[in-house]
Amino acid sequence: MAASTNVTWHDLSLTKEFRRVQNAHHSFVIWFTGLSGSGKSTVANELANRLYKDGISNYVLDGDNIRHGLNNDLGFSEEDRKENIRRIGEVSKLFVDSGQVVLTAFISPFKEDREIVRNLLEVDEFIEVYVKCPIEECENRDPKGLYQKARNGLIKDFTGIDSPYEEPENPEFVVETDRFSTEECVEQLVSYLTERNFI
Ligand SMILES: Nc1ncnc2c1ncn2[C@@H]1O[C@H](COP(=O)(O)OS(=O)(=O)O)[C@@H](OP(=O)(O)O)[C@H]1O
Ligand SMILES: Nc1ncnc2c1ncn2[C@@H]1O[C@H](COP(=O)(O)OP(=O)(O)O)[C@@H](O)[C@H]1O
Repeated sequence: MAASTNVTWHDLSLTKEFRRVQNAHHSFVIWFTGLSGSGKSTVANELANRLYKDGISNYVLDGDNIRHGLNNDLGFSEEDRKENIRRIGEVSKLFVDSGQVVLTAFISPFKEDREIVRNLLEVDEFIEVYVKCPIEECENRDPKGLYQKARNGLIKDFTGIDSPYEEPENPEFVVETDRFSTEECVEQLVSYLTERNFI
């Protein structure tokens, strides 16, 4: 039996529209996707700081952190990654409902799972950002030494080595972290968000 059987949805009188008016800004998800070491966390954190300074209420959901708590029961099989992204999609939707901007930094390697999250949200609530960086450069950076471990057979199912990464086909935005500095990537994103009246 599905968990939702015999459960009734309650509409809340304090809607996200009221919260957006109070916050004086739109609420939406900036969904960063890319290989390990591509720069998702770095760019998301810098953008969060920038939005905060501009008075925009926001929160970063980061793969490593979420896997310490909410998702500490999940590993890196295809099934677990799918469940990881499903839960984060739902959590992101709650943040949007609360009137905040949420920045997510998950590898989210599968197109289908990213599309599921996109479809959970309204069209003006989901911005997919492909953090593009060649795997050679990610491996060269190897900020956590994980590529080295994967090459030595100490980690299996590592994205880009022995687990796939499906590149976004039509992301709303691409940042190329091997060509531009973190600051430049953040400026490019701020321009995108401003031009389209997200902020
Ligand atoms: N097998 C394997 N493959 C990829 N990544 C691994 C793996 N094992 C551990 N790690 C560390 O976990 C971080 C990725 O977690 P995510 O929740 O973003 O992954 S996923 O979206 O469910 O694919 C990832 O963080 P980032 O480097 O920030 O991407 C790694 O630090
Ligand atoms: N333009 C850039 N944007 C983001 N990170 C960059 C950039 N150039 C170099 N880096 C470096 O690349 C690494 C990216 O690591 P991280 O942000 O943890 O990636 P991810 O979250 O995708 O695993 C960091 O050491 C960061 O300093």
